[in-house]
Amino acid sequence: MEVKYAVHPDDAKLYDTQRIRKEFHSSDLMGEDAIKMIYTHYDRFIYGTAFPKSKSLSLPTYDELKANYFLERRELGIINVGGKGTVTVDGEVFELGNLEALYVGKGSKEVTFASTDGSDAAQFYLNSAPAHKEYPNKKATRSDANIVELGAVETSNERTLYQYIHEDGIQSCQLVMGYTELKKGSVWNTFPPHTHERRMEVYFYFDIPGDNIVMHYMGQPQETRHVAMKNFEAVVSPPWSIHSGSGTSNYRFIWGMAGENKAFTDMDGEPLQGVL
Ligand SMILES: O=C[C@H](O)[C@@H](O)CC(=O)C(=O)O
Ligand SMILES: [Zn+2]
Repeated sequence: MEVKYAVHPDDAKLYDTQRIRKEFHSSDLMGEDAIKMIYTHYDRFIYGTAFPKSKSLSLPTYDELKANYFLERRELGIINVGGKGTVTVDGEVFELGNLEALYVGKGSKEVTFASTDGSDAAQFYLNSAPAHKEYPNKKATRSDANIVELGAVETSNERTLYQYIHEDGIQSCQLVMGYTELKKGSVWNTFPPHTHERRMEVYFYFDIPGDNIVMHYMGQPQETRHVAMKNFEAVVSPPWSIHSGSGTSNYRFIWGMAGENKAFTDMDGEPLQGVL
């Protein structure tokens, strides 16, 4: 696995574009017939993908984990951003359509990813955090998600949050996961921005149409930087950083968090006029 170490905000503000991208950003995440994983030292959160196009893929264990199998001491959240597929957990088959989610609990030994039709292959986005207790494996469709409507068309940030793994939804040790969908004509996510010192977060942008991009903003609220995001790219938000973006079109993104608590409302909102 690629390993991303944690960064002090006083150091981060000295970084140029390439260093910012090295420490916080991932491109080429979705690789055909590959599982790609990035290990971060923010709450030991792992993010990655499984893209089984012409064959099924088994979740391996990694040297970094010193574990007999990937989920020996971890839990896993999965959202399918591609065509129909299956995730098989110790023999139990879960069918996941586009934008459907699965939680896989600690102790699950064999996790296998497959596509139903290779010409419209499944593309699984994965988040994993250390876990100390087993919670049941559980699938969720879009209609199972808790829906939060935020923003307004007048401020170009009208969007819908689909919360899958969260305090009042699918239970987990510390993983919180879901996605946000921008309405047509809306381009700003997570604006006004916030920090949450008690949780780290990773954003994975997808369904960015054509050549459009999203400018993602990170950094302490008075020391912000931009990170240009293309489709299927991810950006890590340290607990001291805002995480917000504005696109040249609407788009979707998956957010995944882990840390001290799972409370969605535990956010320190940053007044717009205070951001530099
Ligand atoms: O802590 C919460 C996360 O940053 C996201 O859920 C916010 C988000 O998707 C949005 O406002 O558009
Ligand atoms: Zn957040």
